[in-house]
Amino acid sequence: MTEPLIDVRNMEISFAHGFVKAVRGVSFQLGREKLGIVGESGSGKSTVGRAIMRLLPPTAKVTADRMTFKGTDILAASEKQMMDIRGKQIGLILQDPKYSLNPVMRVGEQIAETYRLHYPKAGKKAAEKKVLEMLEAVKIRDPQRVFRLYPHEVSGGMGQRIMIAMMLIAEPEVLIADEPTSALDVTVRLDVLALLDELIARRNLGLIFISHDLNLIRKFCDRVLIMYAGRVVEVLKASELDNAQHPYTQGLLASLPSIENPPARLPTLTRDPSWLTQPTIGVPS
Ligand SMILES: Nc1ncnc2c1ncn2[C@@H]1O[C@H](COP(=O)(O)OP(=O)(O)OP(=O)(O)O)[C@@H](O)[C@H]1O
Repeated sequence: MTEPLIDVRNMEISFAHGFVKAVRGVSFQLGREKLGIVGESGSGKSTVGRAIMRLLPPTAKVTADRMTFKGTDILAASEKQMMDIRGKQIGLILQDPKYSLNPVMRVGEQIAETYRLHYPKAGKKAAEKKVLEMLEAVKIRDPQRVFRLYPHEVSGGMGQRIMIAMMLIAEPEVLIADEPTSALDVTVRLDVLALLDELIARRNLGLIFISHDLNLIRKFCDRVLIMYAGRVVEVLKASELDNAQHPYTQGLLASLPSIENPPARLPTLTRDPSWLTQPTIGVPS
């Protein structure tokens, strides 16, 4: 088997002053595929994504038997190595571009600055040309005009395309998208997802897609990790979700609203303490 892009084994994360561990015994490998991480609020999805980028605050204590990006030990890497991995090799797309873009800098200049950070030898003109190409690649009409806009002048959907352009311009091999479309309207959301899908396939990237929306993950991803209380309780192909074994996964599926057969009442999920200790379903032992 070829080396995975990301290999995580037995990751544990706790925060100073936290009562319980935020992440417990999480293991997974990412290849050139779309891997969804789904779970309710507080289940630890975002914490896993940030730990891989080593972006957690100093109050977080992260341990793992193995945590590598293309063989590089993320926990042992120097800050200089991490600066190279972050952005250039692993891109992070967050929910709301408003908080990720600098409000007082034109969007084109921000993307160009990102490019030159990763490719310091690139001249100003070459960087601008690359930005315009990238804006076109994310299907922004009239890239010349958009280049000169400030973040407050762009809509949510356009902002997310700009973020995608900014993350892809350094040509990373992995993208971590944390609720990338949650702030968007349904139709814009579908457009942005279709765009992401196309870019990931064309560039043969690995994607970690973090979301609480099982319906979305099911349509968009190849494989799904189901997280509950800091643990991965089940791993399965998205196409096999209907055959999920874990009662939590089954509960999540049963609570999805259906237009065809709307239930009189949505079921409530009964949680079993044994879920906190059982081995992950779907992982060959
Ligand atoms: N900086 C922090 N300091 C202390 N505790 C934290 C911090 N960040 C996360 N946590 C805790 O870690 C646990 C997991 O949080 P995390 O944000 O990863 O969950 P999540 O599944 O991504 O939820 P959401 O969908 O709401 O973002 C929670 O109990 C949370 O309170």
